Amino acid sequence: MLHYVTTNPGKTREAREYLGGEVAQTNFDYPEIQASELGPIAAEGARSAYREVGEPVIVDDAGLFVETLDGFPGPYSSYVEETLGVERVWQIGKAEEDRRASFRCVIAYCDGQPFDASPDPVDRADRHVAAASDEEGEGDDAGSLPVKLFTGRVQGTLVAPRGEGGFGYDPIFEHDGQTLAEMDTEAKNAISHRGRALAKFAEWFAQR
Ligand SMILES: O=P(O)(O)OP(=O)(O)OP(=O)(O)OC[C@H]1O[C@@H](n2cnc3c(O)ncnc32)[C@H](O)[C@@H]1O
Repeated sequence: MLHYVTTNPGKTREAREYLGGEVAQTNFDYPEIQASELGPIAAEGARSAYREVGEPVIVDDAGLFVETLDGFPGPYSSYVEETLGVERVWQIGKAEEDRRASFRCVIAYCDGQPFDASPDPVDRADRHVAAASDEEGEGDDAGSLPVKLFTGRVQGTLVAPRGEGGFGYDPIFEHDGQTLAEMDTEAKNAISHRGRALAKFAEWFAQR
């Protein structure tokens, strides 16, 4: 069984569209390392989750990156949502003329086994992220568990909160005239950071 290890039911709802009944939500709050990139956070999370669960796991680290604020809140999105809250992040963004932002997601898979090298260009891009995480000291030691990373990103604009769907920062992030909170799960997945990362993961996982 594949476990989506997360405390966030919104993430599993989105993952089910790609992985159906193949995925269980496993509610384990793995320790999140502090890093300036999502890749190493997701990779280390997947290793901790695999050690805990003992079966194949995916973990997903995501965040909102506001361009003119140098990517704030980025990897600190969860902390900032809990402390400032989404409405105040909008107030900060509102003061800026340039309100471009992106959502990014990195899915990390670990089943305790090493991965075959693959010539697929998507995989090459992901390996680059994995290598970057290793350079930062997240996985080069002899005993570290291999992790495979899948990335996704969507560009948009910060707007005043609208919509009841989705979760987290969805109400203040607009893509193509709609906030992600105004989209249903299928429509959000079709364009979202997580949808893109999940599509890459699901394709690779089905071929294993
Ligand atoms: O770590 P887990 O347990 O998976 O759950 P989490 O909600 O803390 O997950 P993240 O650390 O990946 O999330 C970082 C923050 O970004 C927000 N976030 C993540 N994905 C999002 C999405 O698709 N739309 C809106 N906000 C999102 C989320 O609400 C958090 O505040």
